[in-house]
Amino acid sequence: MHGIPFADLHVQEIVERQSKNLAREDPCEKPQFHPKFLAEAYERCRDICAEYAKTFYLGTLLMTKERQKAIWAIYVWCRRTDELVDGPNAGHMSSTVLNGWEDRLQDIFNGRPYDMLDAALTDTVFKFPLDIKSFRDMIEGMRMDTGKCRYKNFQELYLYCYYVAGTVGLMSVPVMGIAPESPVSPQTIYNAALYLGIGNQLTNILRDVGEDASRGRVYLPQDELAQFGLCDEDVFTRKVTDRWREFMKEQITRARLYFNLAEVGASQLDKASRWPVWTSLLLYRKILDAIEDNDYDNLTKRAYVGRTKKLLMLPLAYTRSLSAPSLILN
Ligand SMILES: CC(C)=CCC/C(C)=C/CC/C(C)=C/CC/C(C)=C/[C@@H]1[C@@H](COP(=O)(O)OP(=O)(O)O)[C@]1(C)CC/C=C(\C)CC/C=C(\C)CCC=C(C)C
Ligand SMILES: [Mn+2]
Repeated sequence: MHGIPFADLHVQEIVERQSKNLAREDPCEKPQFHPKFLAEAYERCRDICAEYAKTFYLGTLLMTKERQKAIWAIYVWCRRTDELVDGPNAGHMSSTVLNGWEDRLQDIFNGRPYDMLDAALTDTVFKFPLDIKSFRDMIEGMRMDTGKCRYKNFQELYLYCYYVAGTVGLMSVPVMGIAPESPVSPQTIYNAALYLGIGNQLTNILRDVGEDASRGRVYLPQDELAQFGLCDEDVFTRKVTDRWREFMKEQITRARLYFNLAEVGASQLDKASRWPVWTSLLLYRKILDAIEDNDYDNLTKRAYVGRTKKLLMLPLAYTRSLSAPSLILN
């Protein structure tokens, strides 16, 4: 078991609710939107995803039309949720704002969207068996992010990563679909999706150490920093020392472990979803290589994977996606 028991309970609950068809708490009638309005709503979601998330967007281009629209709508909701605490209006953040956002989420699931972007998500949740719990949990992660800027140990950090990123994995599975011939339990596949989210978020954190430090935030386990003779001051003074490099090597190894754990599930998804998921997995993992290429300087540099490298990854992802569901763990 590579997760932390408390966070894994969330996955268990979601899988049980899915199997009992309880994902939508209070099912109501599907709202009717004008097709032109919906088409424009999804188009706007697409533009936002293309502008703010180049890597994810590339992955969505390989999906079926219905799935890509759903992922754009989910992306936009996640981005807006994150913006509440990280965006230009973050100064106005309060528990009232987050509670209001959670009520608005309930309205989306009840077929009463507040604006056009919400309407795209409403349409999506009536098309795919999405569970409101993973959305609520992401809001919980934002609550955590506003009240906390240090993490005592990896257990605390893992829980934060579950809330803000593992949840995205859990939201994605009902859209991506599980291969009907998969011999693996849904719990294993949801866990793999959770691990992909954790791997992504750990990578995000390692890429953005310098940027987060300018906001007074250190998303690194304090006990592990201390084991390497490091502390917050080393982060804030931005000196890339050998100690820092050794510490980073360990953090990168752990992030890679989560990507490896996710691979098992990527091959159990519906055939048409394997290529896009493998693509986003391999592309995001490449950021870790880019941190190494920068000689572990993530304090003054931002690791970046260029467009050509990204495109060269597509055939490799395609080859990986051809492996049929099996119980062989590579
Ligand atoms: C079985 C199996 C392997 C299934 C596949 C499951 C799957 C597709 C998992 C993907 C998981 C994923 C993309 C997680 C995203 C994690 C992430 C980047 C979270 C970010 C959090 C906050 O971080 P921070 O504030 O430090 O970062 P910024 O500096 O602000 O960027 C988030 C920002 C939370 C919000 C998340 C998003 C906006 C990303 C949402 C992405 C999608 C919906 C696309 C998912 C899927 C595909 C396949 C392209
Ligand atoms: Mn953010």
